[in-house]
Amino acid sequence: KNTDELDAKKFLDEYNTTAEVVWNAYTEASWKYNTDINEANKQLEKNLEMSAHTLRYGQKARQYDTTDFQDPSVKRIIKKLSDIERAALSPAELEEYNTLLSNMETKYSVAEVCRDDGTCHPLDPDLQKIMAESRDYDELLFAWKGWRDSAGKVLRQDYKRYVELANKAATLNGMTLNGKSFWRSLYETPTFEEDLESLWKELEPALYKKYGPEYINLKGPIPAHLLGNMWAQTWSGIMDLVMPYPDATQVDATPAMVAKGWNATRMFQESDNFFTSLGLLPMPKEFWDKSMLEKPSDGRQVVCHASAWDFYNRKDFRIKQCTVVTMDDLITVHHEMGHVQYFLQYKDQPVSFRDGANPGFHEAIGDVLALSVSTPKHLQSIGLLDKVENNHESDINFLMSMALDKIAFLPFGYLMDQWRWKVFDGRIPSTEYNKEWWNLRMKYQGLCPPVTRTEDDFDPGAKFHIPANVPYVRYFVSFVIQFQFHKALCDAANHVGPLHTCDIYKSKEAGKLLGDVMKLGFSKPWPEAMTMITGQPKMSAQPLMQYFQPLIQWLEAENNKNNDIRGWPEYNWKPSMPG
Ligand SMILES: CC(=O)N[C@@H](CC(=O)O)C(=O)NC[C@H](CC1(C(=O)N[C@@H](Cc2ccc(O)cc2)C(=O)O)CCCC1)C(=O)O
Ligand SMILES: [Zn+2]
Repeated sequence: KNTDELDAKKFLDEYNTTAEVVWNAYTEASWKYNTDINEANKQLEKNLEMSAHTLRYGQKARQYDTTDFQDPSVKRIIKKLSDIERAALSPAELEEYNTLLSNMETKYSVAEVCRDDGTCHPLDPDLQKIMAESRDYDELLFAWKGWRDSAGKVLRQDYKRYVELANKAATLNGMTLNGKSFWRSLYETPTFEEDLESLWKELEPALYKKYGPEYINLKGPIPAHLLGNMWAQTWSGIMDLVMPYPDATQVDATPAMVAKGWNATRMFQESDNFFTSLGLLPMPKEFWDKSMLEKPSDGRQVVCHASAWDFYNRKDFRIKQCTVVTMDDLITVHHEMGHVQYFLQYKDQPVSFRDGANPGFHEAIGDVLALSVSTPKHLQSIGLLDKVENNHESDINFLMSMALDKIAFLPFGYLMDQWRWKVFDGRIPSTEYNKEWWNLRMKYQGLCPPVTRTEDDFDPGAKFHIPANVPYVRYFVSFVIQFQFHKALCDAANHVGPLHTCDIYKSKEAGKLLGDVMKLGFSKPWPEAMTMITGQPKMSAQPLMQYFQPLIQWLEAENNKNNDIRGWPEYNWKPSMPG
């Protein structure tokens, strides 16, 4: 083994320079395909070039014994390079692997649901709009079942083959995909599970009122198509059904956004303004010139699933988003802008360190700012809410709308990779993909399918991250740590009062805390980054609990008043099936 540290540094300089070129070429090709889906733009060879580069430098990295090296960064990069992931496959298998992934993402992105009269609906914006706005049980079922027939079912065989190849690459790497669950390390908060359930208990009577006993069993699971979202991953779409105090302050800024003629660019400028108000970096001209902020109207097929792109040349950063003018999308705008802010802050790090301290950090940045933007006070200050009251009822309404996104998401954020880890390590054979999916959906979210599911279906495939092979537990982590960051930044901003009323707008102190951590990228272990922001190294759900405390108290009082059962003991109950 080579123990020459100077030689290793030279090797890493060469790696870094070549990686910037190869990754930039791959990213440009991938962008071209994602913003204009057609055979000519597939350019899978750029993918192969990147894998070949990873393989060549990964094998060289493995020749070093870094035990006695002095520079911790050299050790850290050599270690990271040595895991060569999919590049361990044979050229033929690698070709098949990349083709499978490309085909799955394409099938998902072009899928549509057609009515008897021949009109067809894509997921974005049509089916998402139906799922969020319709209150017609059968119309919701049309969109829900139609999407799983058009986007999930058709991916089952591809996914089965993909799993075989992914497993082969993992064993070649001498790795086993660890099923170590993250939930337990966070789950030590005493009242956490009860509070999830008391949120659910609040929802079910409202759904019962709306959809009636034929479809809602107060002691049983909720049909999965009634929660205001195609995957029931966030539930703010049905806020109108569960609003605790309808006469108090409204929380939805969408009507004002539409009335004031906001468009996608305006939404991104608003977000850019918030970031710079904290002393963080503005979007470069390149961003405004080259991003795709709206779904093209020239007939091009695009991957509408929002995403933020680093072109690894320290200059070019873009967002691709089929933005619609809604409050929900204003939040997504901040989420994506959080990724680009991270790209900008660490752009002068070596390529191996141009990543989040951990993937959850990358997902949390934008959402932290969105916690301030979402406050009725901030929305009023940017002209998106007129009447804002500071009273208990308005607080509860606001916290309910936030909980429908942030609390309801946690079990979904957790179960996604529970399913995937079990598929990868063989605990879920392909003959049980769908059965196990619904077991987890029932166990963690208290959901049941509105129509019978079989192993001809492949419902996990109807969720972008499965065919796109994007890990998911990062979002679960983000939804917890973003409240730790919010609490720390609010303290830095000298906020006084309950955590949920905090708005860090214009606080340079808050911005510095965040900016200093983002500059580190992946160069330090994430507990160090966590300590820089919160003063301690651990992840904790305590700030999340503190944020929602007033709602938790209100829900518990409500449930006791209605002496409701927590949970869904009648888990075998099924809604009546149409037809
Ligand atoms: C080149 C590339 O791929 N770049 C990465 C970023 C990077 O790795 O640097 C990237 O852009 N990934 C796309 C992905 C998009 C979104 C997403 O998929 N969100 C999850 C979970 C969730 C749900 C609610 C919520 O409020 C926040 C998150 C879902 O919708 O299920 C869709 C809208 C929001 C974020 C993203 O931005 O994370
Ligand atoms: Zn993200």
